[in-house]
Amino acid sequence: MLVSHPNPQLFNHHHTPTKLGTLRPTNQTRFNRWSQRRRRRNSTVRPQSVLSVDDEVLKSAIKADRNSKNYRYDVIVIGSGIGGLVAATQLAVKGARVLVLEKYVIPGGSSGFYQRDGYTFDVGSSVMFGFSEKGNLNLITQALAAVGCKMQVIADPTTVHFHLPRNLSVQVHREYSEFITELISKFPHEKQGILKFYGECWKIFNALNSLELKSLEEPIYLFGQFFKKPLECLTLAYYLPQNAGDIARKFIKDPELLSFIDAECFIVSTVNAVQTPMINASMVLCDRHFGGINYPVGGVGGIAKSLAKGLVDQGSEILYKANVTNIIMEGGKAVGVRLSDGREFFAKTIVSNATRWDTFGKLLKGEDLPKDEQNFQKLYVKAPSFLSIHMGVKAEILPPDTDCHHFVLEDNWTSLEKPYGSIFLSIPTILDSSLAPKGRHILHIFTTASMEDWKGMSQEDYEAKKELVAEEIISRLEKKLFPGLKSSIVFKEPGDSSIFKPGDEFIKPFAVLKFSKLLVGTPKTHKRYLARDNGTYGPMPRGNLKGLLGMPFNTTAIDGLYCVGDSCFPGQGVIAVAFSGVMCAHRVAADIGIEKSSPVLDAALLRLLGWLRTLA
Ligand SMILES: NC(=O)c1ccc[n+]([C@@H]2O[C@H](COP(=O)([O-])OP(=O)(O)OC[C@H]3O[C@@H](n4cnc5c(N)ncnc54)[C@H](O)[C@@H]3O)[C@@H](O)[C@H]2O)c1
Ligand SMILES: CC(C)=CCC/C(C)=C/C=C/C(C)=C/C=C/C(C)=C/C=C/C=C(C)/C=C/C=C(C)/C=C/C=C(\C)CCC=C(C)C
Repeated sequence: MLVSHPNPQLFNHHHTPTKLGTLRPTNQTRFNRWSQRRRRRNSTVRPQSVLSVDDEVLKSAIKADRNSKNYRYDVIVIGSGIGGLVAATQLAVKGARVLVLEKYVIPGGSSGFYQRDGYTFDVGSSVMFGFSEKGNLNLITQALAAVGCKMQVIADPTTVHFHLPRNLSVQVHREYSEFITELISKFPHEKQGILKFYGECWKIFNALNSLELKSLEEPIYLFGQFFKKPLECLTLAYYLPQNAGDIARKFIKDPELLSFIDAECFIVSTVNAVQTPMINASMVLCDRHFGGINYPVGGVGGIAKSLAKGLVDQGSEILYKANVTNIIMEGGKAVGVRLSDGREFFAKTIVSNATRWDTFGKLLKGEDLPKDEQNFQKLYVKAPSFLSIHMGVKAEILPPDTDCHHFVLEDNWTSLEKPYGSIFLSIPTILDSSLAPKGRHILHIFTTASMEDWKGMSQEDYEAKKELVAEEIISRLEKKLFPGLKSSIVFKEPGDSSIFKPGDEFIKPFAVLKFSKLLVGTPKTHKRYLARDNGTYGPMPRGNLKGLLGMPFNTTAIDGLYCVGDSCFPGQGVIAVAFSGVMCAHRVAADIGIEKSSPVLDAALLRLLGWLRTLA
């Protein structure tokens, strides 16, 4: 039932968040100021009758407002990573009023960017799946198109060039036949095994690619898909609890080839093939050939910028420098959020793009950890964080035809999953030279590293260690790939912070002001500036789980609270979190009544999925 406000004038104008995070004074501001005053007062015991008449009127107006569900926003999204932005834009397009609250000064989280001295650096991944014009799995293209955006992309001819022990070198060509021919030429005795394993991946990919992708937690859609595409759905259901390494072992015996498949999986899941869900492996091992890897002109950061703009164009809002510290609960339901500066916002539903560890460990204060989350934490651990180095080099150091992305594991397969064991290298300027000054290339180097290794040090020791570790990693690349690399580094820090422009403060931690040529980020940096517990790259299975069976979807045990991002099905990866955004938006839209839903079927499906997770 809609209840009108007892004093409508109080609610005629609202807070209008601006992109810079400042607020024009509005009714919501008054509301927030009032609730701050109320909290201050409530800290001392105060009889009800002491409230002024004005307070009483405002209080009952707010109560009526909440009861009437007449919130200014349908959905608040905490965080503007790709997961959060996709959920937000999809909801906005469906007609929901959305407010995204982002801690930093730009959108994107780990898919953000920063600019310095003529260079544009991607904070995280430069390998973009799901960015083609083909099929149903081009979720990045679709997410942008939903809000009327299209980005120009550059086709990457090689997804990754592997440099592996015993000088095994494999280029993953865009053309599937070229890649398979190259792999078979390295392992001719395993020709049949190779064809069967990758063939199995294609079976799954084709099934995935034939579905319309929406929330697997929404029964009308899910049963509809089973009805329309029974074979494809049964194929996916069959592979849901399986891992890539087990399937590879059915067809392949050569230990070196199995290790290669471990490396193929490790670069997208941070674990070996035996722990990588077969559906996820199939998605990435095939999409790189189906739609191909495509790099957005101007850098990966453009994706988040476009989505944020698209969101605002749809009439929704995004507020930067908005650090959510609490999810506000009322009567067991998530109804709003509080920021570190005391501002409060309320909505029908709250979606958290913070990790599940951060959401339940930090934002939901004083709540017991729900059983489902205990189960998630029992099944999944935080993957390590990473150490990243951004630098500019003279272009001539790279041999002609150098590939854009490299994975280096020099001597020993057993180092694959160890901290600093392997090195990822992206050179996005191979594809888009506009990202660096003329005659220069960007090298973005990263390797796994854990928080334990960087904690409890003095600032001086911390800086010295950064320098030492970066130096070692660059030496390894110099030895393996680019002789003379060190002397070709040209990116120079001016040595003081005067170069930071207003709004650039988020990049400071990436700088090592004493280290003159590199920007180094450690797990501490990633924890602090990506707001991810221990700077984690995402969840990874604690042991050998049954494929994707244990991965939670978007709903949570808390009424009105949803999660989105890499600690939700299907896990790590920009395309994976985009899918989680699509699923989340669909489930939320059904729950707030802007998409079809059936409460009876909902309850049954959610119970079934909860039970399936316990089998993982
Ligand atoms: N090296 C790589 O290749 C690479 C690097 C980074 C990320 N990625 C991919 O991106 C995925 C992560 O995407 P995602 O969408 O799940 O998350 P994300 O970590 O990219 O974004 C989360 C956003 O939420 C914001 N946030 C968190 N807590 C907040 C709070 N309390 N208040 C306000 N804002 C808050 C953060 O500032 C961040 O912008 C990773 O799994 C990974 O696969 C790849
Ligand atoms: C019972 C039930 C529920 C059901 C039944 C059945 C069905 C229907 C099912 C369905 C399913 C589905 C739909 C699923 C889906 C899935 C998906 C989409 C997935 C996806 C995934 C993705 C991924 C995982 C991705 C990832 C990626 C990544 C991570 C990337 C990364 C990158 C990097 C790191 C880079 C590298 C670099 C260098 C080398 C330099």
